[in-house]
Amino acid sequence: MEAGGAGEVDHLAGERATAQFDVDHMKVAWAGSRHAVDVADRMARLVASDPVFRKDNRTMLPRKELFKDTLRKAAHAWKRIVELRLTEEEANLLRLYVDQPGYVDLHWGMFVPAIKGQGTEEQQKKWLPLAYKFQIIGCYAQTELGHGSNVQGLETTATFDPKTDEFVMHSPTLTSSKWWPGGLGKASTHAVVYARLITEGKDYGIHGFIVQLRSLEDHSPLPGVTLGDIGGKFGSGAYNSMDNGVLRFDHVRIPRDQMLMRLSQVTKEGKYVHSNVPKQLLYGTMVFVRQTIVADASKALSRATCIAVRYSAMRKQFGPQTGGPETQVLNYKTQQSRLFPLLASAYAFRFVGEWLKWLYTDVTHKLEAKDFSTLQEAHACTAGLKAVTTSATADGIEECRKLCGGHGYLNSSGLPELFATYVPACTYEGDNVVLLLQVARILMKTVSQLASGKQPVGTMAYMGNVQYLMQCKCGVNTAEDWLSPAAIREVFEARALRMAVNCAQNINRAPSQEEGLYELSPDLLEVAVAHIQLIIVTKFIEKVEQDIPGEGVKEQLRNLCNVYALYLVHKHLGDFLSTGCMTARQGALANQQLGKLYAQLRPNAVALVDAFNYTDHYLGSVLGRYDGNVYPALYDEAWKDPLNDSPVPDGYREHLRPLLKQQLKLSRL
Ligand SMILES: CCCCCCCC/C=C\CCCCCCC/C=C/C(=O)SCCNC(=O)CCNC(=O)[C@H](O)C(C)(C)COP(=O)(O)OP(=O)(O)OC[C@H]1O[C@@H](n2cnc3c(N)ncnc32)[C@H](O)[C@@H]1OP(=O)(O)O
Ligand SMILES: Cc1cc2nc3c(=O)[nH]c(=O)nc-3n(C[C@H](O)[C@H](O)[C@H](O)COP(=O)(O)OP(=O)(O)OC[C@H]3O[C@@H](n4cnc5c(N)ncnc54)[C@H](O)[C@@H]3O)c2cc1C
Repeated sequence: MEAGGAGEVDHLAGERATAQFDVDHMKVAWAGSRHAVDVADRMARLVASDPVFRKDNRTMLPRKELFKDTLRKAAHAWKRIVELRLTEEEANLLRLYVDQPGYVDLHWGMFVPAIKGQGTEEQQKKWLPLAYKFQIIGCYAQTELGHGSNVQGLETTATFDPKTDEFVMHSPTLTSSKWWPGGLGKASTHAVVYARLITEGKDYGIHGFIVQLRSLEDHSPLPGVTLGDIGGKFGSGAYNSMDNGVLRFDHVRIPRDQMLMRLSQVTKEGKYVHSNVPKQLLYGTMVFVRQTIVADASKALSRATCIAVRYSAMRKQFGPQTGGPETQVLNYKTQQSRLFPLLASAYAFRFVGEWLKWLYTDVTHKLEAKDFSTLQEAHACTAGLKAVTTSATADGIEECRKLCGGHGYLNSSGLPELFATYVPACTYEGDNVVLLLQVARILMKTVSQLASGKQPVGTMAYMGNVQYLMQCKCGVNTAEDWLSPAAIREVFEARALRMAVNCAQNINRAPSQEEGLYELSPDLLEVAVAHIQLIIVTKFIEKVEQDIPGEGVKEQLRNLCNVYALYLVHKHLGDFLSTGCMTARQGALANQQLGKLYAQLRPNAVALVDAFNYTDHYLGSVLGRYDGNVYPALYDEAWKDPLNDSPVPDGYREHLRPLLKQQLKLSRL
């Protein structure tokens, strides 16, 4: 974990000494509870101390070896989970700290939840114990070569044959090949497959089916099943540890009771029966995973900012004209204005993720009681927050790489791999643009219902305050006035509502609603982003208003919350000005206050990233080392590259020597 052993020097000790808050209590605020800190700490150390979980050579492994290494780590993790009788919470954390994407993510993250959410009690009783004991390995096979976003456009068919009481799974076209599912390529024995249900000659649309793909004896594909990996992906190491796969069916038969029948059923006579529930519950697994992706965004962004803050505190460039020591790059105002908003975003995403988990649990309880009233709210919040947090995190990781200068481009900085692993989060579980358009459609519907007096609820409740928010004027007169949570909240509410109303009015002017939605879709994206940013800011403010123990902890969180909000004001000033929510002078005051907040944050920066409590193993970065002793580590790391195995490279005799000799001969002519 942290260095600090006998004889080791903490190069960042000076930075840690300037912290104005109790780091231990901040760890609790970040993790959620003392218990959460302790369990995470135990699991992180368990992984870091186990040589099987070594990952410093990952980016140098050829794909086949990387995949085998992933299988080995997954099996070893499972062995430790069983041997140590870890709880579900502990096991999840252990897998998190192993930090290598692999089939287990999809097995636990999508296959099991799909059966839980869409399987009947009987089906759960049959399949879940097998999955829980890893007697089967499952994945989530929805996306096809031809369609991903448009789920209703999927082509795989599941045709019911009443003569044998079976479904016939078939891939009628090339574009119907399943394409992308993680774990499908090489590891899974089973999949939840989404296919068009056809019975009595009628197409009833997309439904889920449990299908066995590989033999449980020798792992070979079953008859009629074509399976493989779809090929190498962006970056070295990174998501290449995952076997994203291709799957085709040639009239493969499965028993009728392998259709997931909680939401709708097919009788043995072939009658289609739909339970009296919204058909969107079919998308429930995606809603669940989107919620977990928001929590993961804060983890990925906090890792990147931890690396960049520690490195920026030890790295020195230039000095005062008058001579004297060089300046830590963290002291440059430009470095602070690029880095501190990202640090604040990591905290913001952590707290909104915590809230989203609560919302998801609450909605799930309501659904169990057949109350579907909050389904739309759950969809809008999970889709919108997934889109906004993953886009900001992917951009933020890349910015952290640049903040680390040249060394950030080295694999040993950990940042290239973190970026390459993280960036598909903008695409999987719903392309971010497609998801934001979903949010915008819901906002447009809400605006159109305002006239009829229908009061919006949940995160859209502010829209009910339309009379006030459409004409209110920001009351800020000084930079300090921007420290008022009420002032911040009001401008974010006014901006979001005014953008939504303007857009709705423009859509109404179009020849048809559909044409309006199509023409104005770029504006709709911005409407959705403004609404989602309001949610993040509001949840951060609400968090800071809670009772938070620990000396100085609340003050630091308040500071971070203000940084997050005022940074957004600065970045999206055009929105705030064009909607008349504030004046240009008030915008300038917000920026002035932001500068002051950065200065207050500066002495606390290293301690604020220490509060994430990440081990050096989990960070996987020479630049982000806890002890800040970067240069010897960078130097040592270089010699581990296989290219340095010999002083004269392979290929010298064939390609360099003849070239050099030829040039020598030519020069003598
Ligand atoms: C170095 C190491 C570093 C490690 C870094 C660590 C970082 C890693 C982090 C995390 C790892 C996490 C692992 C994750 C693994 C990822 C695996 C990925 C899996 C997948 O991608 S699975 C496939 C996902 N696919 C999608 O998401 C498809 C997106 N498309 C859709 O969701 C839908 O089709 C649609 C919503 C876009 C459109 O649907 P449809 O055409 O049916 O509907 P509409 O007409 O638009 O809407 C109809 C109606 O339904 C409502 N609706 C839509 N969706 C939902 C929903 N989900 N829930 C509730 N309601 C919904 C919609 O609002 C409409 O309502 P109204 O009729 O208007 O009222
Ligand atoms: C690493 C990774 C892992 C994955 N894992 C799985 C898995 O386990 N299981 C699984 O089933 N799938 C998986 N997927 C597939 C993933 O869910 C889809 O790729 C994703 O939903 C996007 O769909 P698409 O590829 O069809 O993109 P497309 O929809 O083809 O997007 C292409 C472009 O078109 C735009 N676009 C599309 N529709 C619209 C619209 N209506 N309006 C405006 N613009 C639009 C998009 O914004 C994008 O710019 C994975 C993908 C990746 C990258």
